[in-house]
Amino acid sequence: MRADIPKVVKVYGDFGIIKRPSKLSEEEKEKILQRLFQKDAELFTLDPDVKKKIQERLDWVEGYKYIEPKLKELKTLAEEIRREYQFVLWCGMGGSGLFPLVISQIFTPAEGFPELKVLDTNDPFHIQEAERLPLEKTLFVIVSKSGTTLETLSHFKYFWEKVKANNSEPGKQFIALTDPGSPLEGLALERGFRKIVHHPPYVGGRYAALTEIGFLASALMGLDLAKALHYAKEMYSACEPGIPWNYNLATTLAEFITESYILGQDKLTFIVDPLLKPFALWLEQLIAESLGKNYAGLIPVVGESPGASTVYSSDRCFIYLTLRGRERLYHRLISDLKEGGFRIKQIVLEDRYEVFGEAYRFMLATALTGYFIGVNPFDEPDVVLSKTKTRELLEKFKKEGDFGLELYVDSDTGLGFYYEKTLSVEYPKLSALFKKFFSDFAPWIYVGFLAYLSYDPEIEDIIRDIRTFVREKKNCATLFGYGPRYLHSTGQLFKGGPPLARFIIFTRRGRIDSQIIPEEGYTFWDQQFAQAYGDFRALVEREKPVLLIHLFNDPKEDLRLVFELIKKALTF
Ligand SMILES: O=P(O)(O)OC[C@H]1O[C@](O)(CO)[C@@H](O)[C@@H]1O
Repeated sequence: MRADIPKVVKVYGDFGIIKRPSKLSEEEKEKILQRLFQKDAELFTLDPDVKKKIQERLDWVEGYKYIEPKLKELKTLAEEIRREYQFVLWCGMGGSGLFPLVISQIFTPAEGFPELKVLDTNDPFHIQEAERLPLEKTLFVIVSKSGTTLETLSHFKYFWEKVKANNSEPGKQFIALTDPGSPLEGLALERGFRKIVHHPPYVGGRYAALTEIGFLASALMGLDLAKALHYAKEMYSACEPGIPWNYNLATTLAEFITESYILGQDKLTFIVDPLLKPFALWLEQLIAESLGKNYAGLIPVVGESPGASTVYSSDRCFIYLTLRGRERLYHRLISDLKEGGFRIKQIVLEDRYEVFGEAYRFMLATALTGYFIGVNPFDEPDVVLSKTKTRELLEKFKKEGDFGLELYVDSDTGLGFYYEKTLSVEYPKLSALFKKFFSDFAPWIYVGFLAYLSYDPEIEDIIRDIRTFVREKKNCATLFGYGPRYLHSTGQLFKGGPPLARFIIFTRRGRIDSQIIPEEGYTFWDQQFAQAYGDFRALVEREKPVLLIHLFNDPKEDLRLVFELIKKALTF
């Protein structure tokens, strides 16, 4: 058996069975949509345990109806906050942070409202940046549905101590957004948080854009909630079961994605207007975490530089997201792709506020696609693997003071690196490893570049250049994610999705000794490194070729060295 073919494929209930929408009758299709709108978990499985879990994840189907009656209260809270604070630091990972990130990046706060900053990383540089905010003028929103997420609780512990140093009632500066009865709610009650806002318990994190997750963030920025709601409502009406399948915005999208997948076009490639770029990050999580599992699924490709049709293989299909008035931005490119025979779905947003509508359409389309391709779109069974490995590494670190990892140092470049059995070479040299990494390479393999580095456009540019080069040479799809952000997004797909994938993880030197997380006894850098190495171990366990590269010096300079090595490996 080849190493990249799974030995055991878990099939439960009726998952694993692919249904083709184009082969179903109109009545059958209408019934499917009706059942989804009736929150019928049996649509997805007959297994009673799984059915119960899915039942507890379907309230998002109601769309705008959940949040509408709560808007007044959110506005009152936002009015109160704006009188006291200049900044809001929103701490939350994955589904608890990505839609607020979209909001904070595509809108500016209304006059007199605080600036919303989303902290979804433990990178020491960004922790330092957050510490530099005028803390007495900063409100902390601690967001975690489960109330147990490591990074979010670490943010809480760290900033609680900082605030406490100058405020005898630190709780006044904290709001929790979490499930009723979660450990975070307990903590918030104990510490006297200013407010506890409940996450709807029957909505999963990545399906929560139209709940308090999206609307509290928007209220705090003073955005036009009525307009956001209007677009969410319009989309609901355009997706209801009464709308015929071929005119229905959600079902046509689901059919496009499903049919592409059945045709072998599993690399769902997003070409996105730069003004909507952050929205693609939210979509990436929705699709990857919902549909990348059971060794199958869709692979969302976000952030590649758009190229001519000749650089893409036949495993691609495209979604072009654009804004009214700017449709012609990639016009030539899109025509070229169409002429090249690629399937493309163009989606034009009337206004940036339409992300509230599109979020709903994509949630429905993702759930329906899950039904058609035979995966459970509401769980994330493989995310836990890295979490367990990280926890073990952090325990080891606390006891022994190191992670038990001995890096090699490349004699040509001075870069640190590490590899294991899924990628073996005779002499530990990076040039040899890159040759090996790109050998036996088919275009339908994808490469994931996973950077445990600070968010930095220059870093993204260098990695984008590397991605373009690799794509040109190998015709393959390339993905990019910052760690730990991707662990709560594409990380599910990387461990649980289609096996044909290879990864390069980047870490860097950068511990800041003063950034000790209270009660934990290690710094944010240690946590970040443990997550990188933990995910490396998880990928090895899932038999994925993976290389860890440690940047000792300036990360940008070191990444350029990596690019040179990759060029050599792929050119000669
Ligand atoms: O809201 P929580 O419970 O902190 O979880 C954050 C994110 O972590 C994940 O569970 C993945 O680790 C996502 O599915 C989720 O959105």
